[in-house]
Amino acid sequence: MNILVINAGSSSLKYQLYNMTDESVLAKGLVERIGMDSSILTHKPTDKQEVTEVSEILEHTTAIRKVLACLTDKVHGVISSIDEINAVGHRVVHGGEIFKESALVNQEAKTEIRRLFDLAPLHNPAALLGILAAESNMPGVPQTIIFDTAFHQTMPEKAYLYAIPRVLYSKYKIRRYGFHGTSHDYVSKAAAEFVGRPLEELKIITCHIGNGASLTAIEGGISIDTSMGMTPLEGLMMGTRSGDIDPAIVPYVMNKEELTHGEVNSMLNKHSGMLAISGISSDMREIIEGYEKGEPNASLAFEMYEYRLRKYIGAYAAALNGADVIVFTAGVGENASLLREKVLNNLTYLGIELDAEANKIRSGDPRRISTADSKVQVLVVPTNEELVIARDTYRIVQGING
Ligand SMILES: Nc1ncnc2c1ncn2[C@@H]1O[C@H](COP(=O)(O)OP(=O)(O)O)[C@@H](O)[C@H]1O
Ligand SMILES: CC(=O)OP(=O)(O)O
Ligand SMILES: [Mg+2]
Repeated sequence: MNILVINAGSSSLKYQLYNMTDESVLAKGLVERIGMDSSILTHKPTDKQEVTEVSEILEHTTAIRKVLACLTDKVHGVISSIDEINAVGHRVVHGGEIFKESALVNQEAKTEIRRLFDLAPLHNPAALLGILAAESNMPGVPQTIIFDTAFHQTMPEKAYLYAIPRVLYSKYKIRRYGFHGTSHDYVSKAAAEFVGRPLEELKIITCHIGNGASLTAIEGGISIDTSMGMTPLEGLMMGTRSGDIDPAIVPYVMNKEELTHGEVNSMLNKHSGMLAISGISSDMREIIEGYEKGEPNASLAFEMYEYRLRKYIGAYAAALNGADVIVFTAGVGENASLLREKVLNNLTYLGIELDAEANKIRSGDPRRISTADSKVQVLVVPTNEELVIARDTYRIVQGING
């Protein structure tokens, strides 16, 4: 069975085509700058040459049509017809309290995803566009939805409720949901396997640090707390997102600057974080470059980012009453060895001892970056959200076929 996994962003669409017989990736790729004047499609077939195509792709339906054309192309393709795609799995960031697990797409599910637009304004609208685009290009092919929030539905009330009037929860379901669940779930399981101990007896802190960034405290394989909240804005400082701020800042700035609710949302989601502090970029690579050159604003952005990440790890060590394993993952977590070094060298009070040489090794495999004597094992585990989506889709589709 071949499964196409789609992770749609507001102006991008990532895809991977899996052959589930051996979970091999037949091809993967990315469409960037959808809706802008020149869109870029990068298609990477596993056993063939990569291709890049620049054209005008105004919306997601066209993006998917182009992806399907690449997958079936005579030269760069990996299948001979669209009929060889047996199911499509979509990443959906916000599933609210409705979706506790992955599901098949139906009319009701689409209505729920739309209802949750307000709570994940950067992500859910794009996910729905991806679903509609796949439906119109591949009618009759089963589609599934896999939620970032589902893994965190195990959090206890004391972790997910905010200390605000309870009517806001009963009326609007205002609470912590948490995100990047497929990643936290995947890397915690991979970490237990790597250290050779049952997941059930481990306390793990997983740090998913990419464009969006979140930490999760996992006890016995279960999420007990996570740093993102009702929306993916809370918690750590991110590329363009503020993370935690005093909530009183919002009405204050709205009043002083005469901002609408949409404008303040955009300020905190798109124009804050490392981008705002550095004035240069939201990309950790450029921030580190600036830091190494001693550029003051980039240095401040890096130091703030590191400091806030370290404080959250400390908080989760307290939530768990100690940690056996700390895992770094996603674009920044897997690659930014300098950030890991600074964070870990300031967490020695937890009994963490960094292996400086191991920390510098670049690899696509799970690896240990703490010394043999370290009380806490620190690992770098490459995440694979797409594989989790493909596996869940396979399981669901087998269920309807069997
Ligand atoms: N070599 C590297 N060093 C430091 N940071 C990196 C490196 N490679 C990628 N990154 C960071 O990873 C981020 C993207 O992470 P990723 O997990 O792919 O995010 P997303 O899935 O949210 O798009 C980039 O913004 C960049 O800052
Ligand atoms: C939920 C979230 O922040 O996702 P991403 O990191 O892909 O932006
Ligand atoms: Mg990501």
